[in-house]
Amino acid sequence: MPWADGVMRHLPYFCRGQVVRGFGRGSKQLGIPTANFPEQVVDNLPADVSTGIYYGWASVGSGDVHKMVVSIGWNPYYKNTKKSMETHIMHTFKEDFYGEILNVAIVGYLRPEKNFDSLESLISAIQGDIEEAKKRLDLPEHLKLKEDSFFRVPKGKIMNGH
Ligand SMILES: Cc1cc2nc3c(=O)[nH]c(=O)nc-3n(C[C@H](O)[C@H](O)[C@H](O)COP(=O)(O)O)c2cc1C
Ligand SMILES: Nc1ncnc2c1ncn2[C@@H]1O[C@H](COP(=O)(O)OP(=O)(O)O)[C@@H](O)[C@H]1O
Ligand SMILES: [Mg+2]
Repeated sequence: MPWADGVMRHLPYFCRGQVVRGFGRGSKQLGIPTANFPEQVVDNLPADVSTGIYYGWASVGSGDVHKMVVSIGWNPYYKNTKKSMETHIMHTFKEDFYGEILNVAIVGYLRPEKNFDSLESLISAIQGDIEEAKKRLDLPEHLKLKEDSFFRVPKGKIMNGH
């Protein structure tokens, strides 16, 4: 598969950025909130990291590291005109964290982005991604990245970029 070379060469891929507002659809329409990165972070992705759905680890500020799924692309179901990178963290947070720094380690690829003929089928695809990601992240090769020094962000220190 030609995409596999391009994608795998860059994994794990580490990045951080401030959480910005998206279209507000994640929580409201899908029941699955996604923390969106600014355009600049999306533009800095290596050119041959293809659009699609990935999984990995994420933390907010200097908080705990949790499992995550991330969608990179144009959300064909919503026909976005700008490429976005959105992370759903498998953790229940007490409140929103807009403006905070999200740290992300992408460790594996799940599937390409797809269009769906109903909101229900988009939601069940995302729920399937979440279950698959949870399983794969329990593999020892992935678990070790949870402890990566990338996530040891000093408390109180604002970090941006790489
Ligand atoms: C794991 C995951 C998989 C996704 N897969 C698709 C997809 O295949 N097609 C699509 O159009 N959008 C997909 N999305 C993106 C959602 O449409 C998007 O998160 C939603 O529109 C929320 O956007 P917002 O942050 O602007 O509110 C996916 C999102 C996640 C978290
Ligand atoms: N588990 C979670 N994963 C991702 N974001 C979360 C989570 N819990 C709360 N949030 C908050 O919800 C926001 C995303 O909700 P969403 O409906 O996708 O709005 P937006 O379109 O502004 O991205 C995030 O920016 C974050 O502040
Ligand atoms: Mg979002």
